[in-house]
Amino acid sequence: MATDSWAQAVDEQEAAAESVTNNATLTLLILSLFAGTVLNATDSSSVAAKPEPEGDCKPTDEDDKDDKAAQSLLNKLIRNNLVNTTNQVEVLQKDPNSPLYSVKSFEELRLKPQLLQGVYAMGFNRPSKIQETALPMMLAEPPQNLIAQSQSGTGKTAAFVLAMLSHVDPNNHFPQCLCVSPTYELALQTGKVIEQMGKYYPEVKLVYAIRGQKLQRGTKLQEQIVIGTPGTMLDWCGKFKFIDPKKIRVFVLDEADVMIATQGHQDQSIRIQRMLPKNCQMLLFSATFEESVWNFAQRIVPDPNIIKLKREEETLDTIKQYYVLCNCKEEKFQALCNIYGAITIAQAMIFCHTRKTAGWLAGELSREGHQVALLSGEMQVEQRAAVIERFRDGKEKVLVTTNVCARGIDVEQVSVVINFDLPVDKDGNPDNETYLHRIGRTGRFGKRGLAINMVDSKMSMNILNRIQEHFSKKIERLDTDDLDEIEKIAG
Ligand SMILES: Nc1ncnc2c1ncn2[C@@H]1O[C@H](COP(=O)(O)OP(=O)(O)OP(=O)(O)O)[C@@H](O)[C@H]1O
Repeated sequence: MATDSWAQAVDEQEAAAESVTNNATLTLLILSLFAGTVLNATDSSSVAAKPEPEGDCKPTDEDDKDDKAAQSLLNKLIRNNLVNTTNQVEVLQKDPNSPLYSVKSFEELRLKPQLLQGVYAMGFNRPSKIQETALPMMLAEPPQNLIAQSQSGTGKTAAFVLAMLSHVDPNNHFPQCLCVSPTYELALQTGKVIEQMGKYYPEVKLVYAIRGQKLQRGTKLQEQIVIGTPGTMLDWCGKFKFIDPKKIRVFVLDEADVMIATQGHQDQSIRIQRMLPKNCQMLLFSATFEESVWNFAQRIVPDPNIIKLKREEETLDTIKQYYVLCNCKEEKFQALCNIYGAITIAQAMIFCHTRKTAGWLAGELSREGHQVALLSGEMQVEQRAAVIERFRDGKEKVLVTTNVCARGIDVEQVSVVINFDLPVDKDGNPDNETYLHRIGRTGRFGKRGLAINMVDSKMSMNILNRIQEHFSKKIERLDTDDLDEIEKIAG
């Protein structure tokens, strides 16, 4: 499909949405920023939705970059906890002949008692799947290098924090571990884990190498662990010499996939790495592993052991998929009301293409008496996390969201997913991966689900057909004017 016809369609949708949105008065539980007004989660006051900045559906490179870091932070804040996964671990050892150790308990690691106490105080009873293999490698003598990839929430941060805390000598008052993160916010999150895990080991101190942290020239850092962003870390090691890189024993590069999305970070990280001694342990972590990440990882970590944790496969097998034919967004809304009138929906997620449509729809639904939560791109990451937590806790029954905001969110109890707009990529082609992720279920949450797609033009019908072909799974037509028919789909 031609890009400009897609762009035109979006423009039309935007223009239509604006005229409605400007007149709408929303009374909904909403955590959003409208013209600088922050409403908190418990604020249900009436607010008039304001027009939004243009261009939310065509992210620039800059947006993409921010998104990756924001997404990563969001994942941390909503406390995804996949540590109980039974997924397969793939291990590639530097020396395939050496025995592969894996542990089933933290005791087996012979940690310092203060650290074991810290681990248990965090509520960890046993190592997560990735920790079972990664921890023995990271704690081995002599230290081994590691590249580890697993999705967010599988216990990577906890693992390398434990490795750093185990390797420092608190009697030495100089930096011994460096940990680089792509952003200040992500560095702070890791810092919090260090503080929690090191709670009973107060001799070990931590400092943040982040922009704005000004030290006097000639300062020599006394803290054993330095965590920060690559630019400042490089300056502190090289230009200002606050850190003596030759004394570093552990170098951690976290969120490698997010790191390489930011111009300059890759190069700065490599320059830091070059200053470190040969026997320094190099550890690199990433949630995803495209070729570019892999190439970067190999430049940072010589002679690595590699651990990969397979993602749980998402499948459409347990999902009933339907589409509804409509002419415009008002008709789509009416179809939605008919569905709500006919079947009981415990919790639903509704996906829209633009912020404006999402805002409009949230307003309309709330006027109908639904408890609606809205996730929208202009919200701060912390606000988004709060909305998701409330929805997960069942405080709202409907979550209306744009694509970008919802990427990577798993809400187990959601039984109905509605694509108010079908997912398309920035060229207007079907975004099959997003479609699968929105409605697919993993083996773990293998409950049956219901997905309803709203089709409002030839263009969207074409997208739907292509999605159908891609997955070789039939998407049935649903007539939302026929109550009996709707009732049947719930069975
Ligand atoms: N062995 C464990 N037992 C129980 N909980 C754990 C264990 N290891 C980590 N966790 C918890 O699971 C969550 C995810 O862990 P962690 O942050 O280390 O994962 P991650 O892979 O680094 O993901 P992210 O990059 O999103 O932080 C955290 O809340 C953490 O406290």
